[in-house]
Order: sequence, then C-alpha cells, then structure tokens
Amino acid sequence: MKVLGLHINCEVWWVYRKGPFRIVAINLGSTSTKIAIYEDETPLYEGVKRHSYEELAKVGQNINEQHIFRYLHVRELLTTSGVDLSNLSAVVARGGLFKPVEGGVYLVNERVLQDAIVGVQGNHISNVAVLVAKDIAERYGVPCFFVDPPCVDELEPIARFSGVPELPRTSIFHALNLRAVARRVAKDKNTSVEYLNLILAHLGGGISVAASRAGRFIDVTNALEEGPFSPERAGSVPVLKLVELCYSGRFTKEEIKQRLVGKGGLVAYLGTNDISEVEKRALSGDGEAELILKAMAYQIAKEIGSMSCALSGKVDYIVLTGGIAHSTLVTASIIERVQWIAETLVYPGEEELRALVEGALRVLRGEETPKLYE
Ligand SMILES: Nc1ncnc2c1ncn2[C@@H]1O[C@H](COP(=O)(O)OP(=O)(O)OP(=O)(O)O)[C@@H](O)[C@H]1O
Ligand SMILES: CCCC(=O)O
Repeated sequence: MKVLGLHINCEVWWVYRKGPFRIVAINLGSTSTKIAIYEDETPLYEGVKRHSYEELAKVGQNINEQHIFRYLHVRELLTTSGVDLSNLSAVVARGGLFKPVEGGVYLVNERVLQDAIVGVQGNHISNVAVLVAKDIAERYGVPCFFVDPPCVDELEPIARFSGVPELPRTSIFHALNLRAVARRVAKDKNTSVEYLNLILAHLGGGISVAASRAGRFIDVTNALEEGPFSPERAGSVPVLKLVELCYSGRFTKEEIKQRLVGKGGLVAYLGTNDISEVEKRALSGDGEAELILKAMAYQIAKEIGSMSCALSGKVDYIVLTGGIAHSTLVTASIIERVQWIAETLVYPGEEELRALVEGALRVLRGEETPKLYE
C-alpha cells in the first residue's frame, strides 16, 4: 500500500496509510552496488554487484558516468530479484557528502540532488546513490529518502578547532552504520541510546571513530582526513611533510588526493585492501604485514583513547563494527590497549541496508517526521 506525501510551503505533510510497506534500499560503495528489497522488516531480496578495479577505471569517477553505470546495475539487480514492485512504498539510499546536517531521515528534494552533483563536501560514491534512488522512485511514483548520511554533523563547538582558522574540523563518518549499531547495543543492553555514552569504531575500507553522548555524535574522526590509517585511507599524516610532497613536483593534486583517500593506508604499504589476505600473510610469518596490521590497530586504539577524553572518561561501552571487526587479530590487538577504558563489544560487519529500511519505515509509519534538506 502506498504512502502519500504532499510538499506544501517547504513542509512535508504526510497522509499515513497502513502497511505492509515495500521498500527498495540502495547502498553504493566504492567497489560495490548493493540493494535490498524489504516488506516491512522482512528482507525479500538482497543483491550485490562487485566492480573490479579495471571495470571502474573504464567508467571513470565522473558523477554523470557513475550515475548511468550504477543506475543500470541497480536496474539489473531489481530485475534479477523477481520481486513485484508495482506496490512499492518508497526508495531509500545512503546519503552523500552534502552540507553538514543533523542525523535522521531526509526527503530527497531538488536541493539534495543539486548538492549531490556539485559535491559540496567532496565527491563520494554515496552522492551518486541519491541520484539513482530518485530515478527509481520517480519511475514508481513513490517518495525517496536518505538516512544518516556521512555528512551528519553533531560536533560540539569545542571539537571544531584544528589550530588553523581556515581549516576547521568537519564531521564525515560512517553515521548510518554507527547509529544503527548504537541502537542495537542499547536494545541488547535493555536501555535506550539516550542513556548511553559510547565510543564506536567503524572499521571498513575507511575507518571512523565516534564519541556518542546520549545519542549525539559529539566528536568523530573524519574518515577521509583524520585518525587511523585504514585499508584505503591514509588518515592523519605529518602535515609539514605533506606540504613538502605537494610542492615536490612529483605529484598532481589528484594524485596526492588519491594517495590520501583511495590508495593510502594498507594499499600503500602492502598493495591490498583485503584484511583477510594481510592476516594470512602475517600468520604465515610475513613480519612486515604483521607489523602494519598491528600499527593500524594501534592507531585505532589511540583514537578510542582520544574519544574517551571527549566523553570525560564516562564511557559505558566501546563498540567495534564494520568488515574488519571480523578479524580477531585486529580486534584483540585493539582490545588489549583499550580495556582499561570500558568493556568492548564487537558487532562485525555492517547492516546499512537494514538501517536504511528501518529509517524509511519509521517515516512511513508516522513514528518520525522526515527532515527537509535546506
Ligand atoms: N571476514 C573477514 N575477515 C577479515 N576482514 C574482513 C572480513 N570481511 C571483510 N573484511 C575486511 O573489511 C574491509 C571492508 O569492510 P566493509 O565491508 O565494512 O567496508 P566497505 O563497505 O567496503 O567500506 P566502508 O565501510 O568504508 O564504506 C576490507 O578491508 C575487508 O578485507
Ligand atoms: C563515511 C565515508 C567515509 C569513507 O569513505 O571512508
């Protein structure tokens, strides 16, 4: 059954209908296209397309080319699903690097689409996700949402200083997964996020560490330019040496950016972004692989220590999540260094598609009002 959304004077008026609600969720990663179709909380289909380095190199990073390429893959997955979409209720996507916003569920409007194309806080594949989601939503005449985008910014004023007035710190992190995992921790501990102080680390292709006080992310490491190195990102680097590198004449601006985001971290040191492979190498006696994996864990632990100060030491749990949280070598190495702060809970993998669907359901059921992106 469909939901009717009316857009009047910049306010959204919803006429709520009873479910069940059929929802398409779209999550684009740098190397994958993931979709899910849910009927309420029940998954009807989950599909993923992995894109090789060679395939992506042919398409290029241009937003228009990526838009067409990803749209065709999403359409193919929808067809493969065999699920009837004639009674679709909504489409929901991971939001992109738009202007800083509060967490929540947002309606995809013209401003979102414009900012996704411009890339107000940078180009990221999640910008493309909302364009593709809107195409699908228009095709079926249903509302389109994005949920907890990477540009969620709830930083306290004190957390915004970098030491260079022209370079304030900004909040770019895995907000979608971390908020969903925070909710899951609260549920597992029979409480609500409003009563918890958490340090959450998303350990994926990129890594972000966040301090959540009573459900708000008061400080985070910006996954694209700060904190620990990750499989593909450099994280914090010695800044004066970076300036020297920029002016060395050896690299173009784009090449330097690639060294920091995309080809930094494990890729730069070991030529792979695959933690399982690095683990295998470490366990079979490759000392360099072992040291670099431990160095990554060491940097993650240091960042967790730093977030414990953001929470003035009042930490209920440390939470490790994301694909790398499957690696006991990495998690054990982190836990050894942070156990003095609080108990660590490990939630391997990510549930971003489910988190997207849950966000859309909260709106469709009238439990949450969708926010307007201005
Ligand atoms: N079972 C596993 N054991 C060890 N490492 C794993 C396992 N599964 C995934 N990983 C590692 O996790 C990383 C990918 O994590 P994840 O899927 O959360 O990231 P992503 O979605 O690609 O990127 P991001 O989370 O930054 O958006 C890769 O480095 C991968 O090798
Ligand atoms: C939240 C996304 C940051 C990244 O791609 O690492």
